[in-house]
Amino acid sequence: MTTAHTAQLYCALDTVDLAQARLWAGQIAGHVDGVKLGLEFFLAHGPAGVRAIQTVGLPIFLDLKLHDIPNTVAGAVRAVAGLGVAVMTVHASGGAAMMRAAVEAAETTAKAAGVPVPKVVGVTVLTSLADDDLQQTGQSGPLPDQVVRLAQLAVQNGLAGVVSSAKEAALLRSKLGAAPLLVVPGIRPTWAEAGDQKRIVTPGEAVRLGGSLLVVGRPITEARDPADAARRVRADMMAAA
Ligand SMILES: O=C(O)c1cc(=O)[nH]c(=O)n1[C@@H]1O[C@H](COP(=O)(O)O)[C@@H](O)[C@H]1O
Repeated sequence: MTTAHTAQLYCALDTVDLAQARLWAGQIAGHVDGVKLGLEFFLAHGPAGVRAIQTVGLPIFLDLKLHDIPNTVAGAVRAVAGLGVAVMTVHASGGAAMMRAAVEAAETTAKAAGVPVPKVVGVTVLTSLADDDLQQTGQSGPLPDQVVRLAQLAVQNGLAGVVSSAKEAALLRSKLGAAPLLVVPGIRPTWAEAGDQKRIVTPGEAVRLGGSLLVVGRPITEARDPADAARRVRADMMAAA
């Protein structure tokens, strides 16, 4: 099982304000392993925005959650995989061929650009969803079964890991083994609000359950002192060692 020593902490910089994202990144730089830039930021600022945040010196997780036909996803991956980002996301529900196309595009593009190959990870069931949401969208539950089904498909088709709630992390470790990256958002320290997240877990518990990359956004970015909030999240992770 992953320990607190190897579990990483990435902060989600969810904003359209480039100056704000850069400020947060600078404030928390000594307390996190990397930062995540998502759709909100990327649609506003594109590759230039990613490069601007890279100047802070932290690894970047580019979370675009791609989900389209294989040719289109491969093209989208080719457009960004030369940026030198550490991790990228696609939706595992896009299917086997789409995931293989994403991995191949990431490898060839990064190698041609002379940058490290981004780890492509597959989103299973969003942490904002619960069992009744799955039923509404026609997916077979129970929810952990759907997470495992999509995670196995992702790993079998070359993805470096998967995204799920830490609630499913121990189950995923037992099914997938130690190698795949388990990215776990929906992290809520006891002092933070759940907001739109439904499957939430504390930082310490996420580490104990086997999460390897914890994504924490608003509990850090909306705190009065983001650096102190990041430090407290890290302390909770370390206490789980
Ligand atoms: O792929 C993700 O990062 C992701 C998947 C998921 O199932 N749930 C989820 O919350 N996320 C992302 O993780 C971050 C969580 O942010 P907070 O809820 O503010 O901590 C957001 O940027 C989400 O887009």
